[in-house]
Amino acid sequence: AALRAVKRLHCPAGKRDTIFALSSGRGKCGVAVVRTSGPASGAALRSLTGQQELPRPRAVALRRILDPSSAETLDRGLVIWFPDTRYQSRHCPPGLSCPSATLALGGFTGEDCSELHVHGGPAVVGGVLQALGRLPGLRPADPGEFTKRAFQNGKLGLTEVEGLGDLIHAETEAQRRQALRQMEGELGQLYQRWSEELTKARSPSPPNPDWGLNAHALAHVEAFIDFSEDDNLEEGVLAQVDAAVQTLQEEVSGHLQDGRRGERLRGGVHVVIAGPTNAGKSSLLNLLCQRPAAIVSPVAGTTRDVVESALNIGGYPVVLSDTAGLRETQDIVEREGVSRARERLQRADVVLAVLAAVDVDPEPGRFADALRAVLPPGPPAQRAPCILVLNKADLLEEGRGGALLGACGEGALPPACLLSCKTGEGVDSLLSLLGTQLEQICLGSLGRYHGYKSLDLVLAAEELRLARRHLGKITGQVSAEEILDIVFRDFCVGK
Ligand SMILES: Nc1nc2c(ncn2[C@@H]2O[C@H](COP(=O)(O)OP(=O)(O)OP(=O)(O)O)[C@@H](O)[C@H]2O)c(=O)[nH]1
Ligand SMILES: [K+]
Ligand SMILES: [Mg+2]
Repeated sequence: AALRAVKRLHCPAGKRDTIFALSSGRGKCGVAVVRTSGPASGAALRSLTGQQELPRPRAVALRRILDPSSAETLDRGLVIWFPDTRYQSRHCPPGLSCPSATLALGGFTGEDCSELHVHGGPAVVGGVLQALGRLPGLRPADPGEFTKRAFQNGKLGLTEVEGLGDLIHAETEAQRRQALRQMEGELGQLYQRWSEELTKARSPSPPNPDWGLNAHALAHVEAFIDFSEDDNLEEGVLAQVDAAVQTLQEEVSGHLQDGRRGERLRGGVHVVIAGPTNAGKSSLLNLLCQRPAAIVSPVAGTTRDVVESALNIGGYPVVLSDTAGLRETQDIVEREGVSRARERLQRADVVLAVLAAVDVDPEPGRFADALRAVLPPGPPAQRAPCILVLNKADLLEEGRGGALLGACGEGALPPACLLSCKTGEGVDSLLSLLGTQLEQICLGSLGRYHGYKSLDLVLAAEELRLARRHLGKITGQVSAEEILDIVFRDFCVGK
């Protein structure tokens, strides 16, 4: 780590450093593969082979591999050179045959890459890695960094990255087939098409009457907002958009229902548990992930940091976060915890708002107040969907639970359920509510489009934009660093 830090210091900002790692498994094996990626890959290959001339691109060459600092032979092995063909001229002087421009760019990462296939003994591998580490501009790769670069250079979409991760972890044939399909971009292309149908260019001029039925719903609606008062809009445009959204909605819905839920992004949906102190938030986390991930105690303000757990809920990969109880406090550590909790709430895809049922006043006004304190700020249309969890139901008097749920139903509040983390009662209904919410995350936006359209076109356009953003997170079009980090976190070094 220290070496890495030092190397980073020497690497000017904006200029890519070159990474290297053992890409095959650790331990003794017949052949080990060491990869490099980045602008110094060619120089590294020259140094380690002791030859000025690089091998022919993408062809396997047998070379002596040596330690450039001592000129000592480390092994004889196979080397492969994958130049980044965007900068062909750098590697191929005029007159020499270069790979055609139609070849995929560079190696797996889209940069200059090299591979060294050496004998898999620890001394050989260790010697090669150390030799690489001593070269200027090279540093050991972080976990998943090769794949991350491939993604950043447009060689892989996010669904393909996920497919690759799945392929590496695949243990069954079904998993392997599925991973390969995903890697080939099947899912990514589908999401991309939906996304394009939802939006595309924001039209700066009056809409073209030739636009077909499926052409870009969002642009249509925005054009309607901008131009309808000038009477420039063709009759029936909105009806066309309605039909397009309806078709899309049916298609997305069908996709979610065809038993392919397991294909969802590994990174998962962010479900955030929030509520006042001592409501039982940490108890709920532990109940759902079936292990004591977070500390539970009767002391209010026990949880300060965000506690995360990755789990599968109804086939959906979920990242569940427990957060500090929301309250005003003088304790600076707890105050930091509360601010982290609020930040998490802002980024949540679904919020589980936990209240202790015994503390809740069923009088609708009070109820809504208690709930508001738990919800992220902002207008409902932009807020993550929420489930109200009335915990500690075991402490309620007979009949009080039903009254509470009734009060929720009347107050146009989010869906609610009674739960006891102590007895486990109610967890099934919570899970089924949560499953429905997960399914609705994208569909919901399309559905709300229909709801708003009759009232307010601006809100309707906003819903289309939200639907597009949800899709964009999956196809990698919208930058979503937190999703990236989770996807790449599961990769180990050398991938
Ligand atoms: N009777 C009963 N007690 C519960 C239930 N759930 C949690 N508790 C208790 O309530 C207390 C607080 O639980 P926690 O899970 O620590 O609550 P929290 O919301 O995480 O609290 P903070 O992290 O301090 O905000 C503990 O003593 C739990 O044992 C429940 O369903 N029934
Ligand atoms: K507590
Ligand atoms: Mg807690």
